[in-house]
Amino acid sequence: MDDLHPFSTESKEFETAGPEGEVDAPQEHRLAGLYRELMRGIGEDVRREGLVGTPNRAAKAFEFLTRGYREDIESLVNGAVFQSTSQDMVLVRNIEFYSLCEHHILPFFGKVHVAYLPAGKVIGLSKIPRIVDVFARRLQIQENLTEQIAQCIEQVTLARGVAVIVEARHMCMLMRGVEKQAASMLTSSLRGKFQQDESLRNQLLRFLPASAGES
Ligand SMILES: Nc1nc2c(ncn2[C@@H]2O[C@H](COP(=O)(O)OP(=O)(O)OP(=O)(O)O)[C@@H](O)[C@H]2O)c(=O)[nH]1
Ligand SMILES: [Zn+2]
Repeated sequence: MDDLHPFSTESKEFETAGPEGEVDAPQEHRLAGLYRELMRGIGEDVRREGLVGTPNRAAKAFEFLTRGYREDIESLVNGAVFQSTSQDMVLVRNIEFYSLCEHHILPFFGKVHVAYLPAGKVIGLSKIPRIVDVFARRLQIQENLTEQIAQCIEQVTLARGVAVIVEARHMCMLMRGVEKQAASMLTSSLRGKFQQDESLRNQLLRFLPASAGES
C-alpha cells in the first residue's frame, strides 16, 4: 500500500459506525496530516502499529495546548467582578501553567503569582487562573505572557495596581541547546501602584513563596 497522503483521512482507526450501521468517513483532525508529514520527515514508518493513531492524537493534543487562541476573556470572566470595599492587596500565588515557547515549540512551565489592589471591585478567584491559561495556552515568550496577564487583570478589575510574577523552566534550555537543568527564568510586570510604591513591592515580596525563582 502507498503511504497515506498527509491530508488523507484513510486511517481505519477513526472509522465510526453510523446509526444504521454504515461506516462514516473517518474524522481526522485538520492538523493530523501535518503531523503525519512531520513523522515521515524524521524517517518514521507512519503505518506501523504504534503510530497509526498518533497524527490524530498529537493534533488533538496540540489543539488543547494552544486553545488560548480560541478563548474570549469576556465570556470567561462571565461577569464575575464583584463590588467590594476592600482596598488591600489581593494575591493569588502558585498558579501552575504550561505554555509553549514560540521559538522552538517546546514547553515552558512553572508558576504565576498575581497581585492586585482593588479599586471598588474584586474578580472571582477562579478567573485569575483562567486568565493565566488564556495567555499561556499559546505560542509564547515568558516576558509577553507576564505582560499580557497583567494587562488583562488591570483591564478587567480596573485595579489601582497589578503585579504579575512568573517563574518558569524552559524545556528548550533543559533538553536541548545549552542543556542547563537548573536554570529558571523569573519575569515580572508591575503596573500602577506596584510600580510607584516601594513599600507595596516589599510587602508583595514578603508574601511571595521563598521558592520564587526555583520552580
Ligand atoms: N527572552 C526569552 N527567550 C526565550 C524564551 N523562550 C526561548 N527563548 C530563547 O530564544 C532564543 C532563540 O535563539 P536562536 O539562536 O534563534 O535559537 P537557537 O539556535 O535554537 O538557540 P539556543 O537555544 O541557544 O540553541 C534562545 O536564546 C532561547 O533560549 C522566552 O520565553 N523568553
Ligand atoms: Zn524555546
